[in-house]
Amino acid sequence: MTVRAIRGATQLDADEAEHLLERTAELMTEVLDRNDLTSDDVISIFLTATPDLRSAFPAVAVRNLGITDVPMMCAQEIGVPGALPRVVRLMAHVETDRPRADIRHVYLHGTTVLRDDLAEDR
Ligand SMILES: O=C(O)C(=O)C[C@]1(C(=O)O)C=C[C@@H](O)C=C1
Repeated sequence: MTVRAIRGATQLDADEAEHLLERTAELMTEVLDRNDLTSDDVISIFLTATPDLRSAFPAVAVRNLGITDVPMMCAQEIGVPGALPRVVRLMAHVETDRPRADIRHVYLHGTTVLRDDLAEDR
């Protein structure tokens, strides 16, 4: 097994706690499913929210999925002028046998523009 990093991002329609938790849960689920992972394969998860998102901690959404024994950290993304608003980003470190080229990064709900070289969703 090798440790690999997987990136993901999603955008919200509005800053509401329920919506933030729903979009973050969707993102985490897609990251696991597309990479054939279970929560046992996850080492740690780093989550950020843009400065316009203050309604909830995205880590709560991950714990609500039953991923409770994984260290997480939430932080605020840099408020670069003109950057895409209302974005939750995720970086998970996982154990996997997949080569780096086969790791599937997940950019949902209008965030493919952030890394169109990595993103599959169009
Ligand atoms: O991948 C993203 O979500 C981006 O917005 C791109 C990028 C980058 O330049 O690599 C920029 C800012 C984020 O902190 C993470 C990565």
